[in-house]
Order: sequence, then structure tokens, then C-alpha cells
Amino acid sequence: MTPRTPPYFFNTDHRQRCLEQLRSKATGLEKYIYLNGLKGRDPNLFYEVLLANMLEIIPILYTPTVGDACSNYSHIWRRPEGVYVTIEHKGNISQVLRTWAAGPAARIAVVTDGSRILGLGDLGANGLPISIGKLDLYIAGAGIRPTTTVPICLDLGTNTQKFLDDPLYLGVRRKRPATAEMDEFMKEFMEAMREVFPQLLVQFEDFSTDNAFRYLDMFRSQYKVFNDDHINSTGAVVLSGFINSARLASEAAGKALTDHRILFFGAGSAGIGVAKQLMSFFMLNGLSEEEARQRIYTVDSKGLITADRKGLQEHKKYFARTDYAGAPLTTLVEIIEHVKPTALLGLSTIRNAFDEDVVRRMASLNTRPIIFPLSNPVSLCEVDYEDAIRWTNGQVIFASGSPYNAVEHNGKSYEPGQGNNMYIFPGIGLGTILSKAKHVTDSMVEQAAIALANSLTPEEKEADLVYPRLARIRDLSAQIASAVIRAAQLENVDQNNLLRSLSDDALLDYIKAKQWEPATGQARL
Ligand SMILES: O=C([O-])CC(=O)C(=O)O
Ligand SMILES: [Mg+2]
Repeated sequence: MTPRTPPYFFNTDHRQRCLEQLRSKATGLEKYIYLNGLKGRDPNLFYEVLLANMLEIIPILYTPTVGDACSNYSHIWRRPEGVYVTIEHKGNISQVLRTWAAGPAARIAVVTDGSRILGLGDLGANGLPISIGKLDLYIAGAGIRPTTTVPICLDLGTNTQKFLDDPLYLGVRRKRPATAEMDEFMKEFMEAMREVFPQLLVQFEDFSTDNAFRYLDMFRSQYKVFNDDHINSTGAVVLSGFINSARLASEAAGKALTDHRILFFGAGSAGIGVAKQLMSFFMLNGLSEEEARQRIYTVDSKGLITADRKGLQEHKKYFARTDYAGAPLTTLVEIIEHVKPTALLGLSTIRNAFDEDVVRRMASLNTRPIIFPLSNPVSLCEVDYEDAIRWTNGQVIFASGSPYNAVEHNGKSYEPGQGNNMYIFPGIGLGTILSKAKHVTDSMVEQAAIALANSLTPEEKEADLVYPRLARIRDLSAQIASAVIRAAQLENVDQNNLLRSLSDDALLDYIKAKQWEPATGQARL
């Protein structure tokens, strides 16, 4: 028998009680566990509390605390809350997927193989919370119905010995398979996904970078799929923040937008992927591809990447400089002196790589230096916001991958930007779902970035922000979705003709009307 709701429930606000319980927890991880329990007990209430308190709760369910949740998942695990497809399921993957209740109603899956969770490396089966956290953002941020979401972790083993030795490790106790075996698994997986969830959009998340590129290439024209990391969403979100930052910096310096020079610290496929996306900034401002390429410099652990370096990896060749022939430039300060960048972007996962010397050099070269330390979570960030503000006397235009609080400096309050893909992927997903697009194209991603850049309110511009306030994420997601839908229509990949006949205003209203809301406390009782 279900116990009766106690009478006091009716005249007190249980959401307030939940918040108090949440706030009583001492650590981020405890807060995560509390929220997870709440979601298990009463999902509707969980989403009500989340929607009303997004700024407080998103950093717990998502970056940075989700990083701790993943690292410790085998130890904090309470109940099944997603699909594990393991390497041992090969041959039977569709049967495993059928165990998820959504079935044909499913619209969106976030799929990780746990091999590169944030900047934390190979976490194996502990990666599932990243899929769950992203889907909670789809639900809260874009208004996707919770019952149509599918969090998936592909458990193919892990190469992290610590987990293989952990008696409580949740995953399959083996090393990761060779490429050919994994490719076969992925092909069966994608085919099974289509069979079981015919309307599904798949977001690949935190695959190790080589695989991220390979699987996107392999599946993109066949299935509805995109990559949330540097290849698609992160590139788009950085492009968007850069468009607004460059405007602020150019206004302050009285220089043309095309004069910017961007230095990328970190030339893994993340750095190179974002660099390629940032070329659109210059091309949107009228430069040729070659001119755009010339405005980008890349740095790896050996220093400035030049074309004459022996044994240069393939993915680093495109941006390798041919205009420098001196002795190799190895320290970041030296490189900054040589390049004179207007913007410094970090995708290195090296904590504090942008030290005082580096930041002060950037400030001495630029009235308003653009500094984006993008590595996640905070423990891997290249520079803390407070330091960047102090060392530039408040002049820095800053966006980090992980969230920072506002900072007081000389009696003034400064707000950081968060250049995190969470601004973009909910809108890309919503637009793709509503337009019933067959594929997610580059142009849909680029238009999402431009829509985000254009979404600043006069008040946000006045406050010098480069990203809109996260509290508006539902509205932002609707605007982004609208741009994504129009791009899908232009490329003829959409399959919802009704939307073609709508004016822009009517389309926005249509999108907003589709956004799911949890029932309010009163309505549920
Ligand atoms: O999850 C985040 O905060 C951003 C992201 O996709 C990553 O760092 O891989
Ligand atoms: Mg990611």
C-alpha cells in the first residue's frame, strides 16, 4: 500500500525543503548523491527543483561536479539509471537496447565510451554520469521530455589499471579492444540503435579524440549523429564567445576584426578541432580560407608548431607555421612575444599553464586581452578567473570551460563567461528533433553558434558579457533551435514540412510550445 501523503505536504513548499536538504550537504559529491536520490524518488519534483534553481544545480549535475561523480561512480552507485552496452553484448546489442523503456518514443541518446571523460582520461564504465548529466541539460535547458531520453555508456573495458584493480569497479574487467574489434562493435551498435529507436538523434560524448573523429566520419551520413566535443558543439560555443569577445576587444583597441591573431595552447585534436571552427570567424568577416588559417597559431608540448619540425603529427600540419625559421620557440612567454596574439585559448588540460607572466604579457600587448582557458573540470583549467582579473587589472575578456563565480576587484564586480558546450547542444538537439532532420550538418552547427552569439540582451552587452546568462537557457535553446531548423531547411535535410510555412516568430512560438515543463507541485497533488 502506498503511504498517504502527510498533511503538511499540502501547506508547505516541498521544493523548498529539498533545497534546504541539498544545501545541508557539505561537498559537491554529496550534493550529487542527494539529487540523484531525489530523481529516483520523484523525477517530476527533481526537475521542478532543477528548473527553478538552474544556476545552483547545473554545476552539480554537470561540470565540474559530474567529473567527481564519474571518477567515483563505482563507489557512489545506487541504482541502475542508464544503459550499459558491454563488449560482451556483441551480437546481441539490440536486445540490450530493448530493455530501455522509451522504445520507439526515444528522441535523443547521449553515448560515451568513457575513454576521455572531460579532461580526466579513460574512466571506463564510470563514464555513465556524463551521459546522464548532458541529458538533464537537454531536459532542463531545452525542454526535451525526460521519458524520451536514453543515457548510454559503452563498456568496452578500460586501460586505466586503477579501475581494473578496484574490487568495486562496475565495468567489464578488461583492457580496451583493438580498433578493428571496436569498429565492428560500433557498427552493430549504431544499426541496433536505429532498429530499436527509429527516431533517435545520437550525441557522441567524450570518446578519445581519434575515435571521436573516426566515428563521426563513419556514421554521419548514415545516421542522425553529432559530436558534442571539439568537433561540433565545443567548437561552436567557442566560436560564438569569440565573435562577441573580438567585438569588445576590437572596440577597445580601435582595430579591425580581421586583425585578430589567435594562439592555441594545446594542439591535441581538441585544440585543432576548435581552431578549425574558429576559422569561420575570419571567413564570416570576409577573409579567404588561407587568410583565416594564417591568423591561427598552435602550440604543443614542444612549443610553437612549425612546418619544419621533424615527425610532425598529421593533425598538426594544417596550422603549422611556414613563416618562422629561427630557433624553436618553446616557452609560452617567448611564443607570445613572437606571435603577439590578441587571444590565447587553452585546450591543454594543464592546470595553471597561464601563469602570471603569461597573463601579464597578454595584457601588455592588448588593451583587452582575450583569454579562454577551456580545459575541464576546474582542476585542469589553465588559469583561475580571479587571477586573470587581478593580473590584467580587470581588462581580460574571459571564458572558461568550467564555471567560476563573479569576482570583486578594486570595488567593481566582474562576471566570467563559461565557454561550455552546454549552451549549444540542447538547442542543436531540439532543432534537429523538431525539424526531423535526417542529419546534423556543419551549417546547422555554425548557425547555432551565430544564433548564440546574437542572443545577448542589451543588458548583457552593457555588462560586457560574451555569453548570455545561463538562467535564460530555455529561451536561448529555443532561439538556437530555430536557427538550426532554418539551416536544416536550407540544406533540405529537414522532414517536417509544417515548419517551412511558419514565419520566424511563429516558428519560435511553435518551439516554445513544444518545450516540456514538469507538472507543478499543486498540479501533481
Ligand atoms: O562536459 C563539459 O563540461 C564539456 C565537455 O563536453 C567536455 O569537457 O568534454
Ligand atoms: Mg564532452
